[in-house]
Order: sequence, then C-alpha cells, then structure tokens
Amino acid sequence: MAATLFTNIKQLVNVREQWPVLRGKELANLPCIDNAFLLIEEDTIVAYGAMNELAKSNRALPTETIDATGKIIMPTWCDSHTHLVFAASRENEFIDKLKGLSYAEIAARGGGILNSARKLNEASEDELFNLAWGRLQELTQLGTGAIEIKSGYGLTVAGELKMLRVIKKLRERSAVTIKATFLGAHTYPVEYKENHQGYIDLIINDMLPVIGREQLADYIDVFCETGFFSPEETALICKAGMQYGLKPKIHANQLNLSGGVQTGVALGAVSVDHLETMDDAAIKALAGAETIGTLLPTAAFFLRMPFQPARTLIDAGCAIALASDFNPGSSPSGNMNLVVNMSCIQMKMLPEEALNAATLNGAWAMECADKLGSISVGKKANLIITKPVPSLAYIPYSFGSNLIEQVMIEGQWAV
Ligand SMILES: N=CN[C@@H](CCC(=O)O)C(=O)O
Ligand SMILES: [Zn+2]
Repeated sequence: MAATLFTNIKQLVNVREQWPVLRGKELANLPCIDNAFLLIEEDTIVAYGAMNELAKSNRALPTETIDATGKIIMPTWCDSHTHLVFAASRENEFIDKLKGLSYAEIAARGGGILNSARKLNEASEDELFNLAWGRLQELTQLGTGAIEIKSGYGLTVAGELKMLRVIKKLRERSAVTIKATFLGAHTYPVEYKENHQGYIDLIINDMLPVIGREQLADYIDVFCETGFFSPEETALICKAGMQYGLKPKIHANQLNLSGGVQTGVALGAVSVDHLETMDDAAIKALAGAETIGTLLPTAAFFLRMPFQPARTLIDAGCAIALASDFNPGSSPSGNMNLVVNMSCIQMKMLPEEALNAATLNGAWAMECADKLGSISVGKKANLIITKPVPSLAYIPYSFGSNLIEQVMIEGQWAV
C-alpha cells in the first residue's frame, strides 16, 4: 500500500478528532500541532501527532518520507460558491464600471448575467468543458480541493442542462470534490421579462424534471434580490427543487435587504450566500439557524461595495463560511488565498477564523465535512503544503505572495 509520511512539519493546522460546524466564538479555535508528523495511506489520512510521538505510532515504514521543516500543512480550501462554468470573460463591463456604471445599470442594459447567457448558449459543451477544466486546474494549484459550481448562465432548458452536464463531466474526471447547483433562477431571460411566471413554470416544469431524472444537481439556488427573484418566487422555486432532493443554497442580501436570508432560513437552506446588506432581523434569523452564512468578499471588493459584516455576524453567533464566487461579472478570481487575505484585512476576521471558514465550514456548506475540511484520521488526504513561512498569520498577512509549494488531492500531487 502506498504511504507517505511527512515529518518535522512546522505546524499541522486544523487538526480535529471531531469536526462540528463552527459558529460564533468557535471559529477562532483552530487546533494545530507544532513540530508534527502526518501519515497518509493511498488517499486517506491515517495518523498524525507531535514528532516525539512518531516512534510510538507503531506503523510499518512508509514508502516515502517527506521532510517538511519550516512548512505548514493544512487542509485544502473548500470553495462552496462558484460560477466556474462560463463561456467568456467580461472585461468590457469592467471598463464600463471603471467609467462609473453600476452593476444594476450594466444589467439593465443587457449586460451582466444576460451577456454571459448569450455567449454560453452559443458555446458547445466541449468548449465549456475545456474552459472550465483549465480554470479548475489553476484553482487546484492555488490550493482548492473541493468546489461548488452553479449553472445559471443558460437560462434556457438546453443551456442550463448543458452547464450541468459540463459540471457532471468535471466531477467524473477530476479528483477534486465537486458539488453541482442548479441556478436556473439567476435572472429572467429577455423573452420572459414581462412574464415572470412563465419562466418560473419553465424552471419547474421543463428543467427540474430532467435535472432530477439525470441527477444533475445537488442543490438549488435562486438570486433572491430586488429586480430579480422575490422571496415568494424564491420559496416557490426552492420548494419545487426540494421535491427532486435538491437542497437550497441561496444568493441573499447582496445588493438590498432582499429578504433572502429569512427565506433561506425558513426553507432550511444549507447556506445563504453574499450577505453584503444585512440588518438586525436578517442577522438574528441567521444566528438562530443551522443555515451557514457564506461570505464572498472578493465580490464586494470587485463591485466596490461595503464588505460583509463578518465581525457582527460572528459576534451574533452565526456559522460563517468563506467562498470565492468565481464568476466573470462580479468576482473574476477563484483564488481562495486572496479571499482569506481579504477577509482578515477588510472584514477583520482573525487568521484562525478565516482559515476555519475557508476549510471546515466551507466543507459543511457543501455537505462534505465527513471527508474534507480538516486534518482528521479517515478524511481524504487533500493537503496544502506551504513554502517555509514564519507563522500561520503570515498566510493572510502576506497578500499577493504565492506561499503554496505543493498541493495534494486525494493522496496525489496536483501538477
Ligand atoms: N449575484 C449574482 N450572481 C453572481 C454574479 C453573476 C454575474 O454577474 O455574472 C454573483 O454571485 O455575484
Ligand atoms: Zn454567486
């Protein structure tokens, strides 16, 4: 059996025998072992501890020993909110934004999501797969070992199914853990601008039955936002998805107090995501729920919006995850290292809180915490091995540097 032993690890990070979802104060507790060893067999973590316990661990000598002096080893990032499958970048809109147009104004001119939808419907499944595959390889090198990917740039029956089939193929061919989310309710297509119920009927009667039959998605998402889908429409669509076993994960409270958080909580959503615009009622609803609040700071950064109130949410006792929102319109980067940097710098999260939110709570927001998100015996060997670094806090502190030396996904080196 192939085994690898890492020795002399400066710090082994997020080591847990139990891995509950972390909320409030618990987020600041990041268990670590200094001067540690870590043993993996095939694709699985089988032992770890302090170096002085290695002799006692009573294991046969592994086939490979790697000296990790000066380096940190931690679980790979669990990025629980992305739109990784898209046909083309949108840097022209970026220029429009630099010239002063708002996100809503660009959307009203047929840009934004509708622009991506036009291009996606013209692209072939193979083209979309190849583009998404390239992005996934890049993100793996940046330490992402689990990722959620949404549809939502099709907005037609054929387009939405094409996106979900691309995600299915990515899942079949990649060792990265991938979860698929159906986001047919991302916006109203032009032809349904005055006929919202018609598009909702298309989602419920024509898209969901095929998605259910072919098991193309794990989750259902709705962009619950003023000018997009109302809380009532969101609930209707999510309930229809739930009939096919899809659990809700909702775009909520990005641009306005949309009611998305309360709607998501009432539906028992796995997560409500974005949360740039929160009031006391939304914070209270989230704090009292199992639902995870997923913060997407790079989207707030790119759109020059106020950052999510991470401190207030944590102090209120919410469970917080961090994700990239990688998409061509509002977050054209899937770099989770940057997400973690930005969460500390702009949202005042402590390094420990940000690392927990981007690993274990991200895994919970994709319901894969039984296999990923911490260094635990029996979990997958999905590991980030850093370059030599002075301390853990150096990771969010030194923004812009690539501190990752190697990434392991299910026991194999990512190349
Ligand atoms: N807010 C809605 N959806 C995406 C943006 C999509 C786009 O602009 O293409 C988001 O999460 O930010
Ligand atoms: Zn999104």
